[in-house]
Amino acid sequence: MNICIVGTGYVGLVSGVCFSEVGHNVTCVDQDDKKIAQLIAGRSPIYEPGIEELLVRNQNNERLRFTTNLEGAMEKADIVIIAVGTPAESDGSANLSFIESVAREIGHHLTSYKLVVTKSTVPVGTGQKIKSWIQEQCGKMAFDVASNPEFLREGSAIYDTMHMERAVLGVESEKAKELLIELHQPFDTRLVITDLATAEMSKYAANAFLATKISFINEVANVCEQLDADVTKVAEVMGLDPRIGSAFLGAGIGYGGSCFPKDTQAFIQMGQSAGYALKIVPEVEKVNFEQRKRLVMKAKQAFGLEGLRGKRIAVLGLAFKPNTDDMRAAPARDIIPMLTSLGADVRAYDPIAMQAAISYLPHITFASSWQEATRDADAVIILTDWNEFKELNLQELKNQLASPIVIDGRNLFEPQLMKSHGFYYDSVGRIKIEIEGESYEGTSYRGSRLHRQKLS
Ligand SMILES: NC(=O)C1=CN([C@@H]2O[C@H](COP(=O)(O)OP(=O)(O)OC[C@H]3O[C@@H](n4cnc5c(N)ncnc54)[C@H](O)[C@@H]3O)[C@@H](O)[C@H]2O)C=CC1
Ligand SMILES: O=C(O)[C@H]1O[C@H](OP(=O)(O)OP(=O)(O)OC[C@H]2O[C@@H](n3ccc(=O)[nH]c3=O)[C@H](O)[C@@H]2O)[C@H](O)[C@@H](O)[C@@H]1O
Repeated sequence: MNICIVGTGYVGLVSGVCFSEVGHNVTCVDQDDKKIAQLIAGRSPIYEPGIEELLVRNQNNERLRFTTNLEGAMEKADIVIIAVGTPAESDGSANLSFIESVAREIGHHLTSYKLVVTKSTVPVGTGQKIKSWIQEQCGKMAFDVASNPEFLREGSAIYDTMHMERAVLGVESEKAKELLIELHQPFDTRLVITDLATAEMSKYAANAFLATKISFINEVANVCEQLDADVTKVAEVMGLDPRIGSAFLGAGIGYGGSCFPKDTQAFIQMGQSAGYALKIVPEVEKVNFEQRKRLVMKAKQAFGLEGLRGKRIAVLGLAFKPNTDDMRAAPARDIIPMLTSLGADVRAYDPIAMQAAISYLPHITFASSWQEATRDADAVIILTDWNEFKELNLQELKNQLASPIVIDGRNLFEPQLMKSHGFYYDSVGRIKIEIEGESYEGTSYRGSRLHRQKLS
């Protein structure tokens, strides 16, 4: 099939390389000429494991092309896919201006039948709006619209697309249905065929439910901390029940990223304008933000009465999750300013996201390795569960630090292991490891260099 994809962000680009990999002819269009030049040169503007290999291979075999010229790209296409951004407005609703301008451009260039498919996450009713925006430009020219929301995750986007668990085909005509079935045929996946509104709603419902699972387990974690229970074991037990499932029961500092925060907000707005005020999802958001604050409190608590003023804090991890350089709504962007506002001197390291982080976090120091970040630090705070951090040599880490304090927002280490290495270790929803003989007035460890000397 001949496919034109408009927008080469995560969704457009990953769809482009994967659709061409399975044999379709794909032309990706973006208005950003620098991005297109970079892609033509075989370099991916996003960090995503495996993407450049597919990018180069499919450009070489001429199944994948990049251009800024929508009109030319549409000419031979059977399907035109819209994959531009739908960022949040200040009230949380989805901004549809990119969608509208692409729809109008498509309408303007329509010279033969096309199926126009929306992959961007859009509120229910947008498919109908897209139809009228196209119609206003193209008059009587025949076309169909369809909704085909995207479920890939950043960091495993190629795998998720090549092994998609399901595809939702929201259609209004037999022809649209047949074309979308043909598009998905090489993926051998389960197809759910619906109307437009149901397909659009399914995307928000899925993201809101996953966000709910995360906030739910975070609340369980907070109660576990009060009662000396271990949330990771609780999650294991819960997850073994197939009605619950083990995924997305990882307690921590709450979800971030380009989608959960914006899609939960848009879902709330959508409910409100449809006349139903959602009750669970607004609480999910509140719990999510509280989790960031709780981690900062843990860091503060570690220093007791001394507080964080003047403390040198090493932050390990900036991206909202591992295997991406995406800093959109990353927890680090909430947590680091809280730390600096309490007087902490932050030195941060991330294996991949540092370049992307600089503009969001201008007042901190960036280190080129975890060793440089932690050298002589008064405490380490872990914000992203990169493998590099899971595999840290704990003895080396301890030797680096001025005081052996680890505040772990991602539960990377076993508390007992940390105890055996002599760390003060506070994670999420698990027993807190304190250093014997250092407790006073509710404070467990004073992280001053003086105290370290006393310990050793
Ligand atoms: N990032 C993700 O992992 C996922 C995103 N989504 C949804 O997919 C949509 C796209 O998200 P991202 O790929 O992250 O977007 P993005 O914002 O990273 O990229 C959008 C791209 O569209 C281009 N663009 C904007 N207007 C254009 C126009 N008129 N003509 C040509 N190109 C234009 C921009 O230059 C940019 O390169 C959003 O609705 C998002 O919610 C859905 C699932 C996963
Ligand atoms: O609509 C989207 O854009 C995408 O949003 C998420 O994908 P993504 O944001 O890439 O990443 P996730 O793996 O879902 O993680 C989101 C956040 O939740 C956090 N998380 C995840 C799982 C968990 O158990 N605990 C937890 O705190 C992660 O650290 C991260 O900050 C969904 O998983 C995708 O299905 C969806 O397509």
